[in-house]
Amino acid sequence: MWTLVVNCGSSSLKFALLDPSSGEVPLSGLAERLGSDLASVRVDRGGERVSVPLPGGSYPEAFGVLLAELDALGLRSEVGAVGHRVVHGGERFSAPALVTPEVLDAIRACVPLAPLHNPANLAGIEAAQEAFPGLPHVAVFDTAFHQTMPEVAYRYAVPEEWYTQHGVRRYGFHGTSHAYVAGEAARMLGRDFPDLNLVTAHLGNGCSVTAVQGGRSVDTSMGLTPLEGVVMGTRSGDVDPGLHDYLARQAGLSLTQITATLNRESGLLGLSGLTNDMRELEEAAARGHEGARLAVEIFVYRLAKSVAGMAVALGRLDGLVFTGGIGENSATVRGATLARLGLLGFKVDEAANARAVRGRAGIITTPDSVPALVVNTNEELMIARETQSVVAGEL
Ligand SMILES: Nc1ncnc2c1ncn2[C@@H]1O[C@H](COP(=O)(O)OP(=O)(O)O)[C@@H](O)[C@H]1O
Ligand SMILES: CC(=O)OP(=O)(O)O
Ligand SMILES: [Mg+2]
Repeated sequence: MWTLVVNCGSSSLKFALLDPSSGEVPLSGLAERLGSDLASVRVDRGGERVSVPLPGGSYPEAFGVLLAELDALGLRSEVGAVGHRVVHGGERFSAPALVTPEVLDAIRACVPLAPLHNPANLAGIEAAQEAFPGLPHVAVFDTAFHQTMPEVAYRYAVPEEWYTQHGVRRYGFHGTSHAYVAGEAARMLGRDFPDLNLVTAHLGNGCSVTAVQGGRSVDTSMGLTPLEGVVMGTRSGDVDPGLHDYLARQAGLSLTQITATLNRESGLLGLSGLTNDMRELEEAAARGHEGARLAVEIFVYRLAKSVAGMAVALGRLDGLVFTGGIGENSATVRGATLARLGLLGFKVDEAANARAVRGRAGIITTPDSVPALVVNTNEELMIARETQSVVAGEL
């Protein structure tokens, strides 16, 4: 059975048609800049790439393009289920769920916790239900994997009522990716999950670090929202919680402006004044751009501190996994991070590190080191598998 996986962002829609057993992907694509004159859909028909302009296009129109592509492949009637990435599931969801009106209400109730992500996820589900009315739709939550965190890791040191009345606690995100790469790493290390303590670093545009004990998340760097933790492409990660009040008084900024700046104009972009793209930053740093050099250095330093902190949650560290666009491709970031983590027993193998780029997963440390590995994440495959399990009534 083919599963369609949908990941809706604020102005984009990523999709992939997969066979969860074989991993085959005959169709995938990315609709970008939806709602603007520049909207377009890039489609990959199993290797053949085309771009379909869609000026002013919305989610339903992007789904129209997807339906036409499925028809062209003769696969529309072969799609058995649709799996949706949903960023925030609050405390309600520790597993994927079949989308029902009640589940939609629960996702809606989490909108205040993820105002940038959940509304887009909801709009995507509604548009997909219209496009595929006869199919089961399954919501797969970024937060679900982290519901195993103990209270010591998920509570903030704030009054209890903030937790009980307003849900102020740490939830964590990117759970689908952390769960997937931890499983792959266990396989690559030839180890069983029950006795394996891993730290997984998902480094894409959003970045987070997770402590995984016996296949379960026991701590993670993101918190109430996907803004907490390490430095990201455009997000600041941790700042002093006194910053909002200070800037509101000092610069006359509103809470909305400060939050938007911390989400969209900070991180690598804010530090470098150049770009949020790690590849471009590495090139600029090599040319002597001071802002780019500093951005990469701070990114690495804060990442290494986060990994070391996660080791506390585990007690013993059996491996560190790098994944996401940066983790899978940047030997510079990996090498510099491991160099800062010598105290945890990491010794980088320079040649292996340089070789491990997209598609070349593997161990990048010396035989006498605690292993660090590069693992290619595959959130779409994981979402397709979970969707299939829900549909089969296994979950
Ligand atoms: N060869 C590379 N070297 C360094 N960074 C890279 C390389 N390829 C991709 N990246 C970085 O990966 C990041 C995007 O990660 P990705 O996981 O694709 O993002 P998203 O979270 O949007 O899925 C960008 O910062 C990009 O520059
Ligand atoms: C939750 C989150 O940070 O997601 P992304 O990395 O896709 O922005
Ligand atoms: Mg990603």
